[in-house]
Amino acid sequence: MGHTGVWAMSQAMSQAVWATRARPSRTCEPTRSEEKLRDGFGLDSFFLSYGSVFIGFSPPLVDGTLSTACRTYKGSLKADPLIEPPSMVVNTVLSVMAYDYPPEKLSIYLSDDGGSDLTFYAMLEAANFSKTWLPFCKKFRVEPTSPEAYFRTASEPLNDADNWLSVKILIDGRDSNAVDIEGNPLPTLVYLAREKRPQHHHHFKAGSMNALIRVSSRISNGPIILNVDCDMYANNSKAVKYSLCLFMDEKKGDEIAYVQFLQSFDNLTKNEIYASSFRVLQQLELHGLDAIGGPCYNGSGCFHRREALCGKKYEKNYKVDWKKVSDTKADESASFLEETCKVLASCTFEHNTTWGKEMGLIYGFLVEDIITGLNIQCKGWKSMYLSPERDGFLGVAPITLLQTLVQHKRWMDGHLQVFLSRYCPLLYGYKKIPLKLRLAYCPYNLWAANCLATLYIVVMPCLCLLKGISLFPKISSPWVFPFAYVAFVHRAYSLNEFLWCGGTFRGWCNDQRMWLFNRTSAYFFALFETILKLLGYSRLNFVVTAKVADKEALKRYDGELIEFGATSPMFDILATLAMLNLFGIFGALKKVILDEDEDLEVLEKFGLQILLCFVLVTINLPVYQALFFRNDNGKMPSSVTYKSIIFAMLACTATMCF
Ligand SMILES: O=c1ccn([C@@H]2O[C@H](COP(=O)(O)OP(=O)(O)O[C@H]3O[C@H](CO)[C@@H](O)[C@H](O)[C@H]3O)[C@@H](O)[C@H]2O)c(=O)[nH]1
Ligand SMILES: [Mn+2]
Repeated sequence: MGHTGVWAMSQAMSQAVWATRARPSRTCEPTRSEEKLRDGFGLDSFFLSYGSVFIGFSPPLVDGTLSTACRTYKGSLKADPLIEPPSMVVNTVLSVMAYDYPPEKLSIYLSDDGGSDLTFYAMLEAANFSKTWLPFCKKFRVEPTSPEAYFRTASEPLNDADNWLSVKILIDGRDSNAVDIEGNPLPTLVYLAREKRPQHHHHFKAGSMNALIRVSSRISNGPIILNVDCDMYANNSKAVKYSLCLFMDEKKGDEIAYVQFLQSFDNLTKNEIYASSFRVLQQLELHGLDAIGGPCYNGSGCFHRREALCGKKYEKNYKVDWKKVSDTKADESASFLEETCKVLASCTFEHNTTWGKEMGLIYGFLVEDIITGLNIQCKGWKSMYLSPERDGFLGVAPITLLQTLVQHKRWMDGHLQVFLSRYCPLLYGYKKIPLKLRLAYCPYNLWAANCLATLYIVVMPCLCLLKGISLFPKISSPWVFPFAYVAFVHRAYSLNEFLWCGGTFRGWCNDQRMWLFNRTSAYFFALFETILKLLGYSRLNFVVTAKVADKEALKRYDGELIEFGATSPMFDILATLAMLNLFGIFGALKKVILDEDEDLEVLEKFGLQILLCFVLVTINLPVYQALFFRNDNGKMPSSVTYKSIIFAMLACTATMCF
């Protein structure tokens, strides 16, 4: 069997393993009666935003990372100059403030990693607005509790002024005046913009999470921490109680370090043009992980046990007395707390400490969530996966192809980096987590490496077809059967799985296209960059996923038209490969038509190769459309068109000559 077969087979097998592991989704009926939870105990929720800084202005606190992000996304930011708009952050915060949970036990922290005054004032507004919003939610049992999602109306622009603060307790839950218009207490609300300086690495999201862990421990010290990214909002106000039921479970609760919720997105189109729902991964594979030790930590929509997140090892007889932990709020004045917290959020605080190594989220990886989750599991803790009927959290999936590819590149870069580091699950997890779980991490870790096999399959059969080298058995040979079987069964399996998880047939086709696009461009660059990093030629760079696009692009997104519209080396690759396979088909046609007497012989010899080229061309149809037939701003830039034609011709000529 050729490379193709072996590779397809291994893929099919890994999926089959998943299927046997998977079990029906856990229903979320609380395992313990809700009454016991009525009083609740302290709960801290963290929000992360990278700030909303106008491009063009250069605020002193923004460092290279953000400007890189802005540059990368310039193409899609023509109309709206913000990548994480404050209105989005505010909605996320409000959605959680309105949880169906005793507000006096709830503390909410926002990390503003852009250090932007705009976000700060937006938070002030949010604090004010919450006084009316919370009673409203309660009275009318509003769901979702994010005002934006609830009303779907635009928010008012905010005046900006120049006043920057690092830690500010906007609502002090201990204050008896902090009440809504009906006199009910409000949750504590804290704004944090940690200190950042060019000489000190800020460690991206992991750094801001760790700053939040410290600051919150000083103010409210909730034993459970909820982490939500600013591009998600709470969609099920029972989520806190659901997860607490797991943590407080009398038998198994004490060994759980984190409860990860399934992540859903509220801006997906019917057929998920960029395959961003991760349907099968979330509905099948993560449940599979749940059965063999626990799901990975996915960065958002996750409840953590503070102690475990802070590096505590699980000990056999570890038992939490929930009554004791419930009331540990500081009794100093708010302004005093603000002052003392500034030290905790300063950029030098972590020097000579184990923060980022043994405590808090782990530094040095682009998938800080995965590595932190793995590390926690390796300390003896279990994790749990929850997918309630009503989604716990809803987020924003990328709306352009480039945003999607850039996000995938970061993830896969991070994953491969984990595999090649001392944290490689196979070795690091030895004797700490089950072999099954160690193996289960590997397919994700090695996704980037998968690009080589994919590139081979896209380039070689086509070039060999042009050159007249036959790679597969003749059509009439019985050896065609294993190829056909593997290819067919593997795809049929994948389709079935996709439909089973609630997808549409066209959604599956789009998924297949994105599979190809990601593996030939994003994963290839991820592999390349990981190697450069290993050799010391490249530095870690967290490119924040842009969360907005201009109106026109949004319209095209809703119409499920793929958005190219920018120059990127990734598009050069995609277009070149598409052209190459088109040439392959032309070459094959020429052979069949011109060599009249031989035509059957050509089909006999190259049948499978021609078929493969044909499938690739079909998958790439939207690329040809974007290269040659579209007029909107989302079409492929003409420079990419020229480049792809030239590169593909060069490749063909070179093959013919040598
Ligand atoms: O220096 C930084 C960079 C990012 N963020 C925040 O981190 C979150 C995630 O960033 P985003 O650009 O939205 O990344 P995604 O691609 O959506 O992130 C997914 O993958 C990341 C790991 O690559 C995880 O950290 C995320 O939780 C997970 O949602 C956002 O709230 C950002 O505001 C910071 O606070 N500081
Ligand atoms: Mn995100």
